[in-house]
Amino acid sequence: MKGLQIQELTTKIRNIKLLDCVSLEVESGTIMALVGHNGAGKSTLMKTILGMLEKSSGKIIINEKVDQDESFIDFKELISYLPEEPLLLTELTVMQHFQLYGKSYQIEESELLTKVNRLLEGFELRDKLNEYPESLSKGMRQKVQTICALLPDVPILLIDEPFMGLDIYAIEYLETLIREKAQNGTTILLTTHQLDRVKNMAGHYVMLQHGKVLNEGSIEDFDTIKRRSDDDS
Ligand SMILES: Nc1ncnc2c1ncn2[C@@H]1O[C@H](COP(=O)(O)OP(=O)(O)OP(=O)(O)O)[C@@H](O)[C@H]1O
Repeated sequence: MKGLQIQELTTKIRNIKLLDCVSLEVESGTIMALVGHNGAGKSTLMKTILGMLEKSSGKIIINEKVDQDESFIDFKELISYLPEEPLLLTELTVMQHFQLYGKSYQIEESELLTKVNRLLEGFELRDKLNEYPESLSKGMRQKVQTICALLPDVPILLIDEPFMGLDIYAIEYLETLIREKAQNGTTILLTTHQLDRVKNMAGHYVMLQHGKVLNEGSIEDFDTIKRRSDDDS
């Protein structure tokens, strides 16, 4: 089954096309790497899927049935998002952030606690539970945001630059968690500038350039394609 289908998606801001007829499909329970130079349109694609940016045309469909146009609330509930920069609220403690996510995604209290405990341990954040974001380091804030995104068990996980600001232990732990999510059936789209890091995780890649799909394929073929396009330029 297709976990995520993007069909001829165009997104414009002030009449400039940031995404130009982008189509891609991600098989359910697999990881797709979205690559491309700075400004290629990777974050714009994620924000359009989330509805943070309005599309001008095209279709976005989850699990071959939930269409963004038809039932936006139902559609949104199926997606969890890890942004490139943490978006934490200054007035909430670390634990309160987790509780907020728990409420938004209707995670049962005891299940939430089990998940939080495991992730706090793995990300070495146990002693920060009652801290506010301002007293955390940048990497710690990123870890909190990462935990928030991993708490819901939803069909789609969008991750914008997963390893930014994380230490090597956290990176390796997050790799394991992302793989685990996919094994449990979550469809994952992640942007990265570190393709080597995701080679053992992602099955396929899509490369964007100037808001269009430049090429796509199996991740093993990526080096060959990149070498060929480098030679051509
Ligand atoms: N709110 C906005 N208003 C106008 N232009 C925007 C806006 N957001 C993004 N853009 C433009 O859209 C293009 C794509 O940006 P986007 O952030 O999607 O790139 P990206 O591939 O995620 O890049 P990076 O690798 O640097 O994160 C860029 O040219 C950028 O200047």
